[in-house]
Amino acid sequence: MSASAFSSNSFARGFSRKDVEKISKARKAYEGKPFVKCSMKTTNQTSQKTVRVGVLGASGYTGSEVLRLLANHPQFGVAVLTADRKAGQPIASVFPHLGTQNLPDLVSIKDVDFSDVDAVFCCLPHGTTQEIIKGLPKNLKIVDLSADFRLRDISEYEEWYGQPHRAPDLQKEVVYGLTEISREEIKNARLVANPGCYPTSIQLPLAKLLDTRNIIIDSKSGVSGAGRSAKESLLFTEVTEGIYSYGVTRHRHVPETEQGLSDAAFTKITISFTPHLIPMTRGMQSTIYVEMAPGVGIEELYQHLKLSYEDEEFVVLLEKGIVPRTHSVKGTNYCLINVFPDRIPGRAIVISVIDNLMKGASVISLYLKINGVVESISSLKLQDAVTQLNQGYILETRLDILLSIANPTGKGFENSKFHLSTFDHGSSERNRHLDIHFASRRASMLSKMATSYPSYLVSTSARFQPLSSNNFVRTQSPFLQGFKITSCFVQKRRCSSSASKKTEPPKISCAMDMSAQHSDDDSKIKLDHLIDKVQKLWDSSPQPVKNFPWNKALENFIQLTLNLILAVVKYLSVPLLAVSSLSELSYCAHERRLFLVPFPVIFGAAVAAVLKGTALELSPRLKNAEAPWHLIAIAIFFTLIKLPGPYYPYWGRILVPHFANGVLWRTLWFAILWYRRPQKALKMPHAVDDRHSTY
Ligand SMILES: NC(=O)C1=CN([C@@H]2O[C@H](COP(=O)(O)OP(=O)(O)OC[C@H]3O[C@@H](n4cnc5c(N)ncnc54)[C@H](OP(=O)(O)O)[C@@H]3O)[C@@H](O)[C@H]2O)C=CC1
Ligand SMILES: CC(=O)N[C@@H](CCC(=O)OP(=O)(O)O)C(=O)O
Repeated sequence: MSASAFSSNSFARGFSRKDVEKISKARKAYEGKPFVKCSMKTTNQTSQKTVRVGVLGASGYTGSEVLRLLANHPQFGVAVLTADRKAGQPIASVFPHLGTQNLPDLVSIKDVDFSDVDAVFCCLPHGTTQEIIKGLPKNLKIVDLSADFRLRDISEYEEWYGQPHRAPDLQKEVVYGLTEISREEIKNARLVANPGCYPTSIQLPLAKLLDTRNIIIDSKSGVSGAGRSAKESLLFTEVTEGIYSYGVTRHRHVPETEQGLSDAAFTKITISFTPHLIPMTRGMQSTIYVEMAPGVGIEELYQHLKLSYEDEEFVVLLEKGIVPRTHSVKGTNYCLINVFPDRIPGRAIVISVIDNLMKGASVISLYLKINGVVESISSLKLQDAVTQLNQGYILETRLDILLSIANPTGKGFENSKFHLSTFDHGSSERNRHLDIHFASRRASMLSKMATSYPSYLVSTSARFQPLSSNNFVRTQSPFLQGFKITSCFVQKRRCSSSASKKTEPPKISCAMDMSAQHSDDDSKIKLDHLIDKVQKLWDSSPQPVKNFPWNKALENFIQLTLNLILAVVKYLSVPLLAVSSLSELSYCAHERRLFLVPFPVIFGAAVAAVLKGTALELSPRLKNAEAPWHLIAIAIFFTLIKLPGPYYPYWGRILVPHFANGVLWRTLWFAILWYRRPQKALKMPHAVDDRHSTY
């Protein structure tokens, strides 16, 4: 991006000239690093973006998720969308919720000019993709969501998929893209085969538990896993109110999973696997039964997983005993895992859950991570944003965002961790950690960049944020962010943070439709953040709301509340005082001290008169006040003295309540006189000389 283009972009984002100068200065440090110029004119969407993306199969479920994630991405612009039966239609007619994005129309793949495209996501049915990818220009970065390139062994592919491999030459350069396992290879790959959803949910836990054997896997998937095209077995009537196994003994994900596990274990691993279709839209659970190696117990499995994934944002080992649920990951990029001891000695039960359309379609996960930077930004590891696309693009992209956000504040990088461990512009930059504090402008930047597009298949998206000391589920409302809600995640990061020796555990969040807020103190909402939110809410309020006389309304509210309190005091004071006085008298009678009572009562009455007189002398305005505030204050004070009566020592119990009663009865009398005073005198101050008023 040229300096001028950068500046205009920055101004478009709302920075001042000073901000932009600072950002440009900081960018000089990265001059000469890979950067892609973009002069796309296809749509407004792409005109200012550095990486031009094509989504092949954009009218399908995974295609629509990719579009959603790219929606507000600052650097990735959508240049091409394809479909098969729906080619020629605008995207809004296929996915109305994406209609406001100004996306190109759906076209047939054969009509696409790929010279204006840097990278493609192939969200096409398996069996079609090899042929299509073979025909794409060689300079394109390709992320294939289908199963066409996942099996390294071509004969195995042909055996399990029942058709000849149509691009065996390409197969050699493919990297199997399970990010947590093959991050380094993925970085340099041109063609990445993304894992299937079942293999993802199985490999993430098992690839780290290499000594396990006798593996039996029972997996369940939501119906969106089967794609959007019509099939009899996917009709509502077939799927609802029931569950069925399919691919029994021979599901095509078996060889893929065995390949991944064998690679990780450096030995041949076999599995028993049965998938099930259950009546939910999205989500996937794998319940895995394993035999542990001799001498290995459940605690070792747990600790091993904990260590393996403590630095991963999106693979979360839950607190011991907490059962992962698909609800928790719906619409998110998380894989939640836990291990449990089986009743049979030596065996363990491993449970993992993912959203098949998000983590289950891992490329999307990667984009979520990129969006994760944008959305959560308080702390994340850049290495997870280094993905199937050109490493340079993404790194520069992230730096753009960071510099843009960090510099306008002019402040130092104080609190948040930015873990830049795979920064790749020279080895000296490796494993560098930047502490970045994003101050006030962060929120507005983030809300601009976070995707605001809902998923076609999710109406709400929960987000949860593993933080250093506390962890909480977040709701859509920015005003509820920061308030803790009890959840099974609450304890999780605490345990993993205690095991972390390198840095604080990453502070990240993952969700689609949120602007971000971040407090360095997990348990508090920062005041300036709250003020910022309130200001934004006010700014976005409609004019009638702004014109409403809020101050007057507040005054009325306070007045009404005071009137209410006065009414309560007025009507309840006499009966309450009478009842309590009787009770105190009866105590004195019981103690045979009744004869003493008149002395404190008379003394109290005298004190009341003195207090009232003193108050009026100090503030003559009290005479004409709307309520007898001095009398109310005396009454409250002596009620408080009277209340702990039973707890006083013996003589205190006998004398203090009656003294207080004396004050209170006399004060009550003054109050009655005050209310019965001539009203005219209040309205005509000169008519009555009230300097000597006795009220
Ligand atoms: N659904 C899931 O949970 C996951 C799916 N995957 C894999 O991702 C890929 C896409 O899945 P999903 O989005 O669910 O599938 P869908 O059936 O929902 O979408 C398929 C897309 O491909 C297009 N298409 C179909 N046939 C052809 C063809 N012959 N030539 C060109 N385009 C074609 C369709 O266009 P049109 O609508 O016009 O027919 C549609 O856009 C699949 O390979 C799937 O196995 C991977 C992980 C998870
Ligand atoms: C419910 C359902 O039908 N699921 C699909 C798997 C979806 C998936 O992720 O598989 P690929 O990416 O390998 O296509 C199936 O069992 O074939």
